[in-house]
Amino acid sequence: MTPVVAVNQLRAYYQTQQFGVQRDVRAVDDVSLQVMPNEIYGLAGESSCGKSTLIKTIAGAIRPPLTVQGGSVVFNFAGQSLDLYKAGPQALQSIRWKHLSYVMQGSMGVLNPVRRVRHSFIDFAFRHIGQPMPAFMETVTQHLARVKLGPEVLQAFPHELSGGMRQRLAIALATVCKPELIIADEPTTALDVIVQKSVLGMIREVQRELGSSLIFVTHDMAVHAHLCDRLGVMYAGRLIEEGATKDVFSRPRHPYTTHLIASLPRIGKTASIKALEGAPPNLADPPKGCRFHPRCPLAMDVCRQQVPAFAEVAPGHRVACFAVNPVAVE
Ligand SMILES: Nc1ncnc2c1ncn2[C@@H]1O[C@H](COP(=O)(O)OP(=O)(O)OP(=O)(O)O)[C@@H](O)[C@H]1O
Repeated sequence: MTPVVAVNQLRAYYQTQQFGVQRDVRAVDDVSLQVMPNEIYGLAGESSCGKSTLIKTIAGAIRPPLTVQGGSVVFNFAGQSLDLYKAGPQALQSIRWKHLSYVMQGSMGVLNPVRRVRHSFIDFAFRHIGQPMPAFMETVTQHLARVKLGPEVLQAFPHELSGGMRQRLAIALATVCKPELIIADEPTTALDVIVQKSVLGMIREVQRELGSSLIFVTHDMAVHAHLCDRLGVMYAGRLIEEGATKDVFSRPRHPYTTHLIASLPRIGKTASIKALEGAPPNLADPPKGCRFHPRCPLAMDVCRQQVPAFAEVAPGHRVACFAVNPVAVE
């Protein structure tokens, strides 16, 4: 099966100057992954591990000081194959919203604060949907019903709506053109638990109904367990584990993933959660070898010297850890 997006050996660094010295913050460092049609791919990892940078780079939302240093992102939509960095910004413009949409952190970013909501739908979707205005507005109204919003929101200004309504609007905007790929960065983190649950349920329903693929970023492992078909776990700019969500949760192989899962609160759990010692590394000067070794309970000499290959250890389950697989990156 052809993936909807194939990311190959992607490297994206923030190039910053401090006191005249250039520093490269290696936020995405040699990441490869594929997202298949009709699947929800979750991207997990603690704050600052590079999740947002990775999806910005996949969505082509790159602004200085972020620069792509190498690798490729290839989209396969509607019988076409588009190599994002070879094709250039014009090609990206032509697929945005229609084939690829991106829901950023915080819903206000996408809604124009000084214009009524209907203008946002007209600006983003009218030319892609190709219907005359009354029929287009009917399509939008029917789509809003999917995310449990009435047509009156179209006449409102964003500030007149609640956070949960704005978030559902952001999801409606991202899905109204039925794109093959939706990329969402922490779309529910700012919401209270009840609204979060309903928005997550709606994201899943809309995704299943449209048959789109979704890359869903959050540091919240409970959300991943609930929503995602497959899960990629990042640590310090690299993917360190990937597999079907149920396999990763039932048998995590990387000690970092084991820690993330063990940290989840559970009803009836009485043992206290042991914090992981140390802090994530400075990505301007990451440790040699496996980037997790300074915090790893299983660290061996090889972990301090060599980078573990991100290799398949069971069908569809990839891990970068010498305790699981002795192969190093060449
Ligand atoms: N504009 C910037 N300039 C320099 N470094 C940056 C910039 N933006 C992010 N970084 C660094 O890049 C690394 C990855 O950040 P990123 O936001 O991608 O992580 P994240 O996993 O999405 O975290 P969060 O969940 O907190 O958003 C961090 O070390 C961060 O400090």
